[in-house]
Amino acid sequence: MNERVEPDTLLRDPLRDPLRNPVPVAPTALPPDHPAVRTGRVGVLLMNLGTPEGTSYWPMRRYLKEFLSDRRVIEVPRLIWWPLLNLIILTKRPGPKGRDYASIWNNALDEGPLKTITRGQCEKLQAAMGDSVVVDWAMRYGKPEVSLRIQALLDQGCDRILLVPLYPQYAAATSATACDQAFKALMQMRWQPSVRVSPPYHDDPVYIEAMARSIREGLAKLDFEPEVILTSFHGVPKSYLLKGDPYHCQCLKTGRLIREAMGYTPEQMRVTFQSRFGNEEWLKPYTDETVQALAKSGVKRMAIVAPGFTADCLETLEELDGENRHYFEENGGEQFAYIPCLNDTDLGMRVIEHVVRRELQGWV
Ligand SMILES: C=CC1=C(C)c2cc3[nH]c(cc4nc(cc5[nH]c(cc1n2)c(C)c5CCC(=O)O)C(CCC(=O)O)=C4C)c(C)c3C=C
Ligand SMILES: [Fe+2]
Ligand SMILES: [Fe+2]
Repeated sequence: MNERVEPDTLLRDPLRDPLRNPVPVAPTALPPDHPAVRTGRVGVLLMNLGTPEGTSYWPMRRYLKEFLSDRRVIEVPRLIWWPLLNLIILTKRPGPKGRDYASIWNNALDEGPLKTITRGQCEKLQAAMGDSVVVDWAMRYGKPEVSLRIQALLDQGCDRILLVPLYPQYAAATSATACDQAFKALMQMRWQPSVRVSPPYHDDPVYIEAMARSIREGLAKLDFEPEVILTSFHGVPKSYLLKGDPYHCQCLKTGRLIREAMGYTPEQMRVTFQSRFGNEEWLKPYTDETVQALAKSGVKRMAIVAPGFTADCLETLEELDGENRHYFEENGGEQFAYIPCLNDTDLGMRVIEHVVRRELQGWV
């Protein structure tokens, strides 16, 4: 039986449920202090990593403290990590990293690009989905907080919520920690919504095709043809792979599928891992070392693309397009291109909408 009954009526007065009580019954009076009941809608929460509230010392410190205190991100025992973080990293890192953020900051809105782009993705997804769902967005670290945006969805009557970690490849340090944050909020609730989590989409043909088209379009705008293209993914410590995190394998698969879709050899298009942090070994090959080695070996023209990032951010705009361009050029490279992320372009929105519509089946 698919007939929909106005849920508000059911909740306020079960005796009026026409399915259970076809004969009209006198409505039961509601107690005057009966709380408002809002229900019957579906919410979609896009979740990304987060970005500092500003580029000066204190906002940077607050952001780094929240990020680097997450046990899903840093698995070093607390007794060792606490003094390292509080006495060294949080004193030394906010200054230089704040300057890096300042170089990519969206000054018009006074926010990091990750925020601007994620908001754009939310607005465009809402427009594409129409009134069938309420779309919102949140950040795992900083603002807007996951718990507050879940509450906002509940306040609008969403009793079913699809959580969408905006990471094509699953990692405990990204997708899982975003979901932890949502589940932590649910733990406080008397009346929890029903929740679904969208899975990684690292090998989804719609995503692979969007990446391949975006790279082709990016290359078409260049006045040179790269000899090598790197698909660079954010790294994680190698120990996370050894403990069973599927991230490494999902990145390699994405890289291979994009390469095959584009018809390149493994020499022409290679997977590398960037953004190493600390002294531990991370996933290899490292992007920065590869860029330097390519330049030193005589490669003159190269391009980099970052398929693991749904939005451009510090790690792409400053690290790939800035730092790595510099490494290439100072080691003899001549022409370097950074191809932007899918962001909220039509191609990018096609991927997000595809994932969301698929995961909402049966709900809308
Ligand atoms: C130290 C451990 C870190 C792990 C593990 C890690 C994994 C990881 N991160 C992303 C995506 C992003 N990371 C970003 C910035 C960033 N990452 C770390 C550390 C780890 N990341 C730090 C300390 C920072 C802040 C900048 C810095 O101090 O270096 C960003 C950019 C955010 C922005 O505001 O622009 C993204 C995005 C992924 C996908 C990932 C593992 C799969
Ligand atoms: Fe990171
Ligand atoms: Fe692997």
